[in-house]
Amino acid sequence: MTTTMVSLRDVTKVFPGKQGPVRAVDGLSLDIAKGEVFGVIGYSGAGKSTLVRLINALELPDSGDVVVDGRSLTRASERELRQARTGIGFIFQQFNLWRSRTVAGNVGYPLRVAGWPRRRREERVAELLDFVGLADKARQYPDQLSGGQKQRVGIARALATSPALLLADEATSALDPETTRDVLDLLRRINTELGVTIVVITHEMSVVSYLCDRVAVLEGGKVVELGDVYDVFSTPQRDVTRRFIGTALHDRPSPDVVARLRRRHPGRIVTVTVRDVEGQAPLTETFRTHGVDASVVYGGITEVNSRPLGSLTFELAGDADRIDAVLDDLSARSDIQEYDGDGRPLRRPVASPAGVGARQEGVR
Ligand SMILES: Nc1ncnc2c1ncn2[C@@H]1O[C@H](COP(=O)(O)OP(=O)(O)OP(=O)(O)O)[C@@H](O)[C@H]1O
Repeated sequence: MTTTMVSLRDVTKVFPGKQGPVRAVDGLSLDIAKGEVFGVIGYSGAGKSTLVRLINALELPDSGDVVVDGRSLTRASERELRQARTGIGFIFQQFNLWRSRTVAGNVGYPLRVAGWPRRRREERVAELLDFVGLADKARQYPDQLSGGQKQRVGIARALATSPALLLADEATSALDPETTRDVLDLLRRINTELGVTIVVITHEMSVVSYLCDRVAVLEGGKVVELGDVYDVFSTPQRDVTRRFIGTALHDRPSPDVVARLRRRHPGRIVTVTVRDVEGQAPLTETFRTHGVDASVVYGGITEVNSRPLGSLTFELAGDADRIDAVLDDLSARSDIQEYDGDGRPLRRPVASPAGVGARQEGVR
């Protein structure tokens, strides 16, 4: 039995565009293991939706191979493709529910198509609505539900035929943050309790941080970074990944903010990256050990895969030699950035922080 749920090998998909052919997916190779929650993150036009449509065989590649649960989709007959699609659940940003059908009617629809008898269908629908917390809404219509409830109906419908793989394409992008959290918790339960492999397509780093085990960063139809979510976000190698982190964290002071900090704080100003590295002394303890006074003047820390990540900006006061010593100490394990009297970044000799370059997984 294969342990790989989705395998893409050198897959290319080209569309005709106004300015010539567009390589929506460009020589992409990727393996998604059974049982994992895998995130695909990228800006608009990166090729995320095309990738999803290749995985559920709504598009066929121009070259390369797509294998889902051991079955090659590129060499399959139309009948085999239909069969493969029933093993894949799909949830959408706009829910795609039938307004004229009740909640139960929406959830039971795939079972009706699959020819389930009415009694079994009703039992299964009741079980699914119970699982997603909507047992009391069976007879309501989608228009009577909130966005989060609609997405739960969409999820129950996607799970109806017990797929081994669930594709969630921007499934929370239309929801507010609190509802997003509820839907992500439900997806997590689907993964842990039902053992369903989940592929989450999103442009929101927070969704990946909260839910996914591994992430691929897509740009120009290619995977430009790939690995454990914490590793990718804590030691980003590419600009596009750094931009995602910046949009989610807002932890690093902009030049304007540094200039304001400079005016307010006479001491030396330094930004220190916060990473979860085992066995490392807390920052405050390091400052204390060196006899340096440090006050936080800016910063932000979030959780990525339940581990802290972010940066803090300190004003440091005390003896100059001691401050230099603590910065040397810190630069061996973190990224640090000091600013000059006008608030411009100062260059320091670059040390190799712990964890940087330690990522094993290659990007093809
Ligand atoms: N059916 C199509 N015909 C022509 N061009 C297409 C088609 N589908 C996608 N493209 C082009 O391929 C590229 C990748 O599109 P895709 O929709 O996969 O990106 P995306 O990352 O999902 O973007 P978004 O987040 O905006 O949906 C874009 O340049 C897009 O214009």
